[in-house]
Amino acid sequence: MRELIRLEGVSRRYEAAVPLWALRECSLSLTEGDFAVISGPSGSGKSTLLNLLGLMDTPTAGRYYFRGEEVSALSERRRAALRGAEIGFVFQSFQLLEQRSCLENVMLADLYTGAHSGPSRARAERALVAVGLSDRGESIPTELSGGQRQRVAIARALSATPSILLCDEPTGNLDRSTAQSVFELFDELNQDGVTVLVITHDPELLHMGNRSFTILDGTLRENHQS
Ligand SMILES: Nc1ncnc2c1ncn2[C@@H]1O[C@H](COP(=O)(O)OP(=O)(O)OP(=O)(O)O)[C@@H](O)[C@H]1O
Repeated sequence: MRELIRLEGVSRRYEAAVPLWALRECSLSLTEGDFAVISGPSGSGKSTLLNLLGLMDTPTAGRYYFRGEEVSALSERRRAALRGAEIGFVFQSFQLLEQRSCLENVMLADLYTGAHSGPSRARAERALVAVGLSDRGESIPTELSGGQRQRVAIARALSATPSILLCDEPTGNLDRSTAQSVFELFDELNQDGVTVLVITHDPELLHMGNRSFTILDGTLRENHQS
């Protein structure tokens, strides 16, 4: 399997009233097919890391390679193009359009990826099948449970056939058993070849991936089974 993501000594400093190093010399190598779970407490740098990996932000220091290409200093325009082609995002708050059907939400994936045209209806239907919601395409999100809404959001992210799904606290609004079922869906998708990276404040979900990391005070460490 090929390396998909490599961070080398990546740091991010925010120039706020009190300047702060939100990430400190983070290194990370993810291979296609990995399912990585990164856990850390509030304020530890999780969203900062995800924004960098998702090409929404650039490091203050260090290098980011995506499929071997250095992307740390790309223009905003080139980052947006790469983001649209390669990365699927899943958020805590689902970010579905409440007035549109689930199928339309999936077909409107381009609103988030910046791609020029959304997936075809057939591809959107396949994405709903992949998340176990083939019979809910015509429902609107408010008719669904929280777990089902997150499945629609996952289908939307998948429909653009990204190289990696980046998930920011995807179970933060769900109860424990629903959270578990969403992680089981990530596991199934991963078995089908999707590379997944999830950040969570919940250390109990760390064991769900094949790679697990802890972030504390901006410092990222891989957890190795003893
Ligand atoms: N735009 C910003 N300007 C200044 N400081 C920021 C900015 N964004 C985040 N920070 C600070 O950087 C640190 C890391 O924030 P980050 O949002 O990455 O943490 P997190 O682990 O995602 O937290 P949470 O679990 O609460 O969402 C925090 O101390 C935060 O206050």
